[in-house]
Amino acid sequence: MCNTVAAQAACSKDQHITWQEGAVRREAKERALQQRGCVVWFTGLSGSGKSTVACTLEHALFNRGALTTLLDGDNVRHGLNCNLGFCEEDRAENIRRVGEVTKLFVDTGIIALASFISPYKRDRDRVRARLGPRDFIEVYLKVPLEVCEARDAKGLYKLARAGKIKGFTGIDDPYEAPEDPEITLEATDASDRPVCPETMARTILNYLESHGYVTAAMANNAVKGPARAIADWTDRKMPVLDYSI
Ligand SMILES: Nc1ncnc2c1ncn2[C@@H]1O[C@H](COP(=O)(O)OS(=O)(=O)O)[C@@H](OP(=O)(O)O)[C@H]1O
Ligand SMILES: Nc1ncnc2c1ncn2[C@@H]1O[C@H](COP(=O)(O)OP(=O)(O)O)[C@@H](O)[C@H]1O
Repeated sequence: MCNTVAAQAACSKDQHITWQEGAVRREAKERALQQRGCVVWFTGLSGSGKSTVACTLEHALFNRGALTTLLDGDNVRHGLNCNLGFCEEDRAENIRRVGEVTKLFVDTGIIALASFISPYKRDRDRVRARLGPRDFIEVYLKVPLEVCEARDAKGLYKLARAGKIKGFTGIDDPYEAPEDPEITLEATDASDRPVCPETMARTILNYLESHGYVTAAMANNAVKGPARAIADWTDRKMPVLDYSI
């Protein structure tokens, strides 16, 4: 709280701030990285597979030489968003901040994978609007509550059913499914066979390749992206590089 007039003035949102342009444009960074920055936004119930598929996809992208970052609800809530809970307002602020962070990565040409329940359509759409249509790829893990609850990897559904967690998504808190996501992933295919996380990640990878975010050439190592090159150095246990100029 700002108690003095001077402190209130300093805290005022009506500040005289000016946008500062950088000297290296996003396009130049993307050319150097041989990829196009974007956010792949995973939404779905707890236990729907968001983290698993995001991790699998990141691994696959890294092996192709793409530079990525992975933001996960549980992890981000340990740091940046440790002051937020799960009421509607806090979830909105959680998604707003993560949206801003992903924008910073995307403006650096990086492929950001964001794995958040993000249960409210309005919050997701706000991030989409902030990033722009080509930079925001919504991936809906359309997995029924019964399946997520049967998995109950963290035992949270059991606690929620027992009333020990209040406001748990899908139990006594809403989840608003996306109406027109770029990609929908379901737990079973048309023949009712289970779909594994690798197949789901492959579906997203195909989308990223066919829409020009990463090149298919990366896949057969015809082109080595900077990230793969860095991995090669690490694999060869190169000495620490001296970056001084
Ligand atoms: N009340 C309640 N509702 C839903 N989830 C809960 C809750 N309390 C704790 N958790 C754990 O927090 C993880 C979800 O965090 P998110 O940041 O993704 O949530 S949100 O997008 O702000 O709704 C979620 O992780 P995932 O299971 O990976 O989805 C849970 O482990
Ligand atoms: N496609 C899948 N098929 C079967 N089990 C899966 C699949 N994806 C994830 N799982 C399993 O479901 C559980 C929850 O996955 P997780 O990625 O933690 O979900 P979320 O991040 O949405 O909470 C884990 O035990 C995981 O191994």
